[in-house]
Amino acid sequence: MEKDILQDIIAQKREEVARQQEAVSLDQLIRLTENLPEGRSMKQALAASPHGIIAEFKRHSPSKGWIHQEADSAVIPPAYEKAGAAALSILTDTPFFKGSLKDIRTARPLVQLPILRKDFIISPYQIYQAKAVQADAILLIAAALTPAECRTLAHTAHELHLEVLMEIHHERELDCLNEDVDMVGVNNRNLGTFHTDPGNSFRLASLLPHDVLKVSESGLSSPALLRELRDAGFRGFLIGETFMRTYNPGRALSDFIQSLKL
Ligand SMILES: O=P(O)(O)OC[C@@H](O)[C@@H](O)c1c[nH]c2ccccc12
Repeated sequence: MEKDILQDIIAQKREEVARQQEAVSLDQLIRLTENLPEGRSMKQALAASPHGIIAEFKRHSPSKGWIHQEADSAVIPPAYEKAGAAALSILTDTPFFKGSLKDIRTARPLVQLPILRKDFIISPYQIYQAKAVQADAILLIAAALTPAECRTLAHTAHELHLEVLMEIHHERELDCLNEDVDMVGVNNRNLGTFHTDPGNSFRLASLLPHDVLKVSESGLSSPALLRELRDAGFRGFLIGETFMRTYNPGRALSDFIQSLKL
């Protein structure tokens, strides 16, 4: 039987959040989020962008191992911004992706673009953490949550003025969409098996609600494919490895945007 990596990650995440909450209580964390600025709209940034690329900061992944071991969060996010990214995604999971909240804390004062906290969110505690480092949006992964959890977590995010990108991989997860979801992401990668197929975005495109901003995620390496996805209705494109596996991710993004010939 195939090993389900997502279930492993979520089991560890529950322990991690419990440990963090022992060190800093929810009440203490809430106090840290008071009087912070409201944040930027990722949805508007994507809608206004000619290409809609969300450039991701990602050092490592469970499927690929190290992608960019020495990646510096003080260098790459500003380089992405300079290259013309529409928004940024920063992976904060440590055990599997070798990122941390510190990467957002480091990048935040150096960029103007909206930042997505990319992690495996299972608790409101993690949404307050995202706010405390001044992220602008969070990812919720439908495959890891019940529809009721999707609802509560998305609601908490909106209370903190954070936008919600709801990630689905399969049509059975459409019941996780609710009125607090700002953007829906179709993950081309199955997080159970890591099999990646951009065909998944085309397959699900027509099943998504018309009025929600659509993002295609993972395995996007060709400008031609991005143009086809745009024709299918997608307005956001979450791209990590294509840029991060190069020596100069900012340059790689800039070349990619050039070759889109918009
Ligand atoms: O590096 P890629 O193939 O361009 O993929 C980026 C992003 O979509 C991927 O990192 C991702 C999408 N959903 C996730 C959920 C958790 C961790 C990672 C992800």
